[in-house]
Amino acid sequence: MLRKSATVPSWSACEQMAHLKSTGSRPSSSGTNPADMTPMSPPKPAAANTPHIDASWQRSTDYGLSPEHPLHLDIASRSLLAERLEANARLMSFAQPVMEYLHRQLTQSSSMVLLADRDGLVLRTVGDGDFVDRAQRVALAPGAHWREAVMGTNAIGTVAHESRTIAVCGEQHFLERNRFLTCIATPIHAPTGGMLGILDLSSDTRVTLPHAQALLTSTAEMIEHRLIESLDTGKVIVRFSPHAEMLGTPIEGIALFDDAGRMIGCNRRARALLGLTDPTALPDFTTCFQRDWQRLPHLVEACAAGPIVLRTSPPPALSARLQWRNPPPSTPHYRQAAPPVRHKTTGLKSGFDALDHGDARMQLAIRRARRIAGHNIPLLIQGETGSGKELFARAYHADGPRRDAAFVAVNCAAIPATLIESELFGYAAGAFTGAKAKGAPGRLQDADGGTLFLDEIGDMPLTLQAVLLRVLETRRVTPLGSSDETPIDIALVCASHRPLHTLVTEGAFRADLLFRLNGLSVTLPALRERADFDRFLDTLLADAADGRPVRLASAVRSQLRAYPWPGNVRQLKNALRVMVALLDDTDTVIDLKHLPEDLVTAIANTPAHTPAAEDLRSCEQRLVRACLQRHGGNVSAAARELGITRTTLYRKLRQDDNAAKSHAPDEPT
Ligand SMILES: Nc1ncnc2c1ncn2[C@@H]1O[C@H](COP(=O)(O)OP(=O)(O)OP(=O)(O)O)[C@@H](O)[C@H]1O
Repeated sequence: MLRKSATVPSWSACEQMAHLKSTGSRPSSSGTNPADMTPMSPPKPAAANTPHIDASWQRSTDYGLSPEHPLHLDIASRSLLAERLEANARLMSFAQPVMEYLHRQLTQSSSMVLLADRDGLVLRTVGDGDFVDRAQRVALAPGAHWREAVMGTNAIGTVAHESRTIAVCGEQHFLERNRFLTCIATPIHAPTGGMLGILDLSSDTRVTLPHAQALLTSTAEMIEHRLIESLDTGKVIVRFSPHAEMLGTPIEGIALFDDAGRMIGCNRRARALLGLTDPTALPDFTTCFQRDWQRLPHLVEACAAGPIVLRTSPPPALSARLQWRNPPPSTPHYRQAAPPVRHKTTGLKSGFDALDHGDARMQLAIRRARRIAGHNIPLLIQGETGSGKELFARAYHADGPRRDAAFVAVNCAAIPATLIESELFGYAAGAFTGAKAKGAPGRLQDADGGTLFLDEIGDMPLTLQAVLLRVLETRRVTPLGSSDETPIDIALVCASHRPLHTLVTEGAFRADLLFRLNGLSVTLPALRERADFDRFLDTLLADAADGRPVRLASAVRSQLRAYPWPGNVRQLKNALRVMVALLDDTDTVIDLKHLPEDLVTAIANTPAHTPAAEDLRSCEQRLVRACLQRHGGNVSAAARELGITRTTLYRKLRQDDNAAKSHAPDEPT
């Protein structure tokens, strides 16, 4: 367990140091200048230091490093980094949004937030500005290893060793070239107590970042809270706090217990509240709360009326809410991810397989989404209108363990604001004028056991965002006009074509809701960006042709490839359908004349369609042909006039099929 300790340097210690540096006086525990040291007599940091920093300098010396050591970088290969990213996908899916949030809180361009794995390998960085450029020069970037054996004393490496919050300010860095940095790092603990990763905040030593340590540790706590909440094991989850109003927030204690009442995991708040000093201790329910495990059903039931009081030894009294883990004990277990579903009669691909045509970004999105299926992690799909977000959500459901339950899609932009609440959460009898006599369940209840897809979530009114947040935290729905709470169990998938972070900045979207929704975020490529455009086009054409043997003339294909497709797949599908319809019964080739008129106009008005390079090429072809004509087809003379070799001229002619054909007799053997 992490406990604040008097020996853990605080950020204000770093601030003090920055001040001392600027005034020229340097505190030193030893009064020794590191540069004067021989390798056998370990140097000492020339700064206010702590036993941890001293011990780390000793280790750095033992590794054979010296302060003026030239920077020896240990950069992971692309495959190793990809492997580590994959292995830490869950951690990163929770860490990325809060890292961005933390960085925005700092509003300080001379800083960056980093996530490293537990060995000190940097996985992700968030930051901008000049500082990032300088930081990258000392390899504060993804793929770089910051373990002490390579980098000497540094926040990430020293936390990897000490497993506690550590600040390393300027001169406390062992290597001289890292001393422009002031860094603070904190471990991110797994629910079972071990270290999962390291969160680091680095800045220029001249910069003051108020409350940095508090911000950093609460960010780490937020990540840990989400990690434990997303665990899909256990019988009951217990949320507790000395203050009832903190229940459901990231600063509550949270613990999971298995069928026999043994603790499976808990967060650091829970450890502090329960007085667990051993970071790996997993005591049983009765030991934690002095309540008989056999009374669990009564305790859970009692929570329906509001938080109950659980006592710990020693006090304080704790307010608590106990909930059955998903799924509730009576419903069948469906967590094992099943192989992708295939269409039974035609053998056609379905689910994610049907979306994979070879584009690397799409494949990455699919791979990541597959990994979180069945793990109670919300999926956020971003991408332009018509890029296939809903199809992706359906594939996620179809390939996942909930595929036999409902997939319920709600388009938040399509429902009038006044109706969204009753549509989503349902309503009780007589809740409002015009309500059905018996009331009606909402879409969330319809999705119980299955997947709820909230499309255009960015358009949800702010007041409802607060209600949705509460539902997601408590996993209970209160229909409009009722005080009864109904437990729900849904996999949540949201989509937006507008960047939600921007909406948060504009005050149109709640930051805390974004954290909730943004378990794993994937961004689908726009059609014009897809590397698999041709293969995808053929698939869509086969679909549109519905069994007719048709193909695209190459001129049509290149027009389609060059067009930027603002409406993405939806627009392309419609265009193909029209083109197939315009074919005569005997036609099998779609030609330029079959292009829908509006598309022809749009293509003509698209600046991107006539890029300078293309203009240049056709202009060049005209010149070459005219020159060849002037010289009566004599390639050598034409090449001389154009100032190019004959070989180059032939190549240029070959680029234009017609020109190549008309001058074929001149081709050398
Ligand atoms: N990979 C694909 N294969 C076949 N059709 C696709 C594919 N991706 C998208 N489409 C089609 O494109 C159209 C738009 O897809 P979808 O509704 O999933 O996009 P969207 O991003 O959710 O759109 P919007 O932002 O407008 O809600 C649909 O007709 C869908 O069937």
